[in-house]
Amino acid sequence: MLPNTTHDGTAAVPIVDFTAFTTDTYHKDAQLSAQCAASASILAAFQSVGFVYLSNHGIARARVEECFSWSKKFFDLPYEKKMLAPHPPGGSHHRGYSGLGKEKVSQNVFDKDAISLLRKAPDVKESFESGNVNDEAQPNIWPPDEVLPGFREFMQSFFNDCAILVSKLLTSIALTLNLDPAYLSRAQSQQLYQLRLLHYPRLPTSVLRSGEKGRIGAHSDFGTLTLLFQDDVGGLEVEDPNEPEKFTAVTPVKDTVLVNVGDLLMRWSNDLLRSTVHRVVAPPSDRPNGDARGENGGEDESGEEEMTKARYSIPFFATADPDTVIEALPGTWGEERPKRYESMTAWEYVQMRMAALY
Ligand SMILES: O=C(O)CCC(=O)C(=O)O
Ligand SMILES: [Fe+2]
Repeated sequence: MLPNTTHDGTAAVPIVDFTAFTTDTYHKDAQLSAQCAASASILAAFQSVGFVYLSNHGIARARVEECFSWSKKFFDLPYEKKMLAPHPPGGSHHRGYSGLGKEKVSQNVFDKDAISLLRKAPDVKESFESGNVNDEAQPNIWPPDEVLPGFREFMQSFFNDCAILVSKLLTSIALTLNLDPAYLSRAQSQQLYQLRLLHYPRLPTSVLRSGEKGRIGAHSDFGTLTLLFQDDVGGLEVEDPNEPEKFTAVTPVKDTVLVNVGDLLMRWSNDLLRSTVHRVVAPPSDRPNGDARGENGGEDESGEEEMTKARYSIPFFATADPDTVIEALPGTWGEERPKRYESMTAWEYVQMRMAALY
């Protein structure tokens, strides 16, 4: 059964126009009813596939493009420069740069050693993470200003653009659940969010197609909502919620942001909203005669190793304030739908998840 899959095998992630939340009109009643209609479509998407594309999301195309261009500038820096903002070891302080571990790879030079290193890497990617300037538990780690002047300021302001969009999305969800419109955004008022720049370098297609390694392994997101800006390379796939391990492509749609539900919101909504497993693999082959599975031994007609384009993406992870009590939201439980989880604070939830990881 594939209710979330279209005839061509791509996941049926609906596109919802978010104008009613991003453009004010004088006709308040009309605006509210447009908001309710958009919210109902978003909720339906979150209940089925767990993902939605938003158009007219309020972050100007130029801002998103500028963020991608900063990301490219950052990842183009020599490895030693990127390592001036190193991600701390361990899994509790998610800030700064995490690399592939070898300059050669980040510069896209492939010799036998580099390829064997890629094969050993869990995911073939590098990342830079930043967060709220007021987050004392996870202070930001920036490269020195002279390394990339303007980078820090831009990332901080883009963080705010994303936080504003998250807040509107929370209002939208609260509206359809018949909660006070500020119910969810109040519970995330500290905005302890995370902005991540991701670069999956260009690499031999055989490394990805062998299935041995991916760009990012199958996972679900931890928090409440994730915004995801992606370039046009493709490769993102979501798992069919009704058929484990069946993945379908989520093709990039220009000028939209992809939004998905994370595990914490799934729990908070008593499983009404779905946090869907997703991953990034080799994009569908753009070759007309398609040796997508590497039937030519991963070489093209000229005998050159086939290469997969670099991918850049920008996820933004939102979560609830640490002291928020996560228990089934009003309206998501009742006699016929009992509470599925014990209540705990968002902080306790994170501790529980971390304990399971280590
Ligand atoms: O690169 C992507 O498109 C996906 C990233 C992702 O799923 C994540 O960072 O959690
Ligand atoms: Fe993810």
